[in-house]
Amino acid sequence: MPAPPEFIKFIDDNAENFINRLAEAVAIPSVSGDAKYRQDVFKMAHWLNAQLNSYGVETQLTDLGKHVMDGQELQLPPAILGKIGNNPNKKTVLIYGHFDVQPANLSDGWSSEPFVLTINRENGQLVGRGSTDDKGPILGWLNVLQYHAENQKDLPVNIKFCFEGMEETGSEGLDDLVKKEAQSGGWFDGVDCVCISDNYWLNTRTPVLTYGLRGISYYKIIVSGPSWDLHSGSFGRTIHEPMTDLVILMSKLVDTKGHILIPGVDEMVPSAFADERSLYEKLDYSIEDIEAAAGASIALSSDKVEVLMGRMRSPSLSLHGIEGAFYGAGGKTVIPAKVAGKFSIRLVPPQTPENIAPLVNKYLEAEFAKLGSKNKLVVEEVHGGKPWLADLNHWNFEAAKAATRAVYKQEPDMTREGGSIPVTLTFAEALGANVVLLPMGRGDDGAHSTNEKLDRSNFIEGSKLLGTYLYELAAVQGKK
Ligand SMILES: NCC(=O)N[C@@H](Cc1c[nH]cn1)C(=O)O
Ligand SMILES: [Zn+2]
Ligand SMILES: [Zn+2]
Repeated sequence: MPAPPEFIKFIDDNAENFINRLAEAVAIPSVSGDAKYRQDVFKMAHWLNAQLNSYGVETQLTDLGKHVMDGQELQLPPAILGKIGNNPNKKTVLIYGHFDVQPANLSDGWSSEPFVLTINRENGQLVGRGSTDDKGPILGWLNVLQYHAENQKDLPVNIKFCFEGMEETGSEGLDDLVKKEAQSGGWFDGVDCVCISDNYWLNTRTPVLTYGLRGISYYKIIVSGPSWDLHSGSFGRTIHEPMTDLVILMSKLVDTKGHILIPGVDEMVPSAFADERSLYEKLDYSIEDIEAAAGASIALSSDKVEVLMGRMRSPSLSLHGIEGAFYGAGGKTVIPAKVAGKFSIRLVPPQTPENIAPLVNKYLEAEFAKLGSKNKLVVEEVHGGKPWLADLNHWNFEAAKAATRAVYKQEPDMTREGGSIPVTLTFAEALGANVVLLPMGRGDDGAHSTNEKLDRSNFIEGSKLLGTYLYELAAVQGKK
């Protein structure tokens, strides 16, 4: 069942209003990983909740309790559970998205204020933090709801929503909520399938459907020694320096070709099966695509399959930063007293945060012991999420494929994503339902980066895609 032509026209006719709404959402700096923005994450939850209510979605703001972040106890932002439609003859889809964003400061190298949506009329780019990750896609669903509400049209399927405000910081509290609401009589009772729009095409031209995500284990290694920062002239070569120890430890985690140096981690992953390369060979992707998205000619290999396998079916370890280190302008001659190095490992099956942790701890402790340092080492696992793989022959994927063909007149590529959405596996397991990832944005959107953008055409065509998917879902042969 194709989407009605009036729906497609409505999306086109209202494009400017939709962009204005995206600007409103981007203007709320809902950064979940920084305590000083916590009130804004709440504000964003209430903004989104009001939008959903205005289109007839019944909602419940669910308190997820408290957590400790950087030594501070904070209230977690609420999850928004929503539902619209209750027709037993229709399928029920659960839609997930997140309304929190990664940190962003103009001084990181943005060309415009990150929390002001800047519209480039020449190339159609909508630049702002959260534009593609994940406010644009969430607003895509609102655009679909708006058409049905304003035109008194019934939705083709029943919809349940689950929107959270902690995805970028480990989805704290959400797993337990999903497991509870998946039970008989719970909010998610009766869900037939799940759709998440929170990842990206591989390139800038070919839509994709995604059937896999890497998991994540995020670590902090804290090295401390002196009771306060010291003068490097007075104390240099007289004490064990925490930063020296930390930098040596961090240099032992990964090599320049991306191999993980923690014994047992890379080895846990089975080698590619005989014909596996052909899966990657046929994806519309080139070394130029990754280098254009990275803004430099720095791919680890000139073999596209190797690069794709590195992103999709291998684990990776990235070093993110050092807290407590001197980083300002000028030449401050200080020995920092306490430094915390941050790194994460992206996980693929059969790796999990639980089976990786002993390997990480044992290795770091052994390497630290080799330094003969009198400083103190603490290894902290900050948050984690398991990897996920779906059955891509499911009717949920058929519906997403049909929608892609209808809107983009193209066959989507089938991809595994290098990033992580920790709750995906929980949905699949707790609900026993198939999950499809149906991204809106392009591979060069710069999620988590400076100058994050969503192309206007991806926002508008992507809104059509999400709505069309609902109609195809209603029509596809499957459960119900
Ligand atoms: N769009 C999904 C996404 O960006 N997910 C984050 C999740 C995460 C986990 N820890 C911190 N963030 C990702 O980095 O993959
Ligand atoms: Zn996201
Ligand atoms: Zn993200």
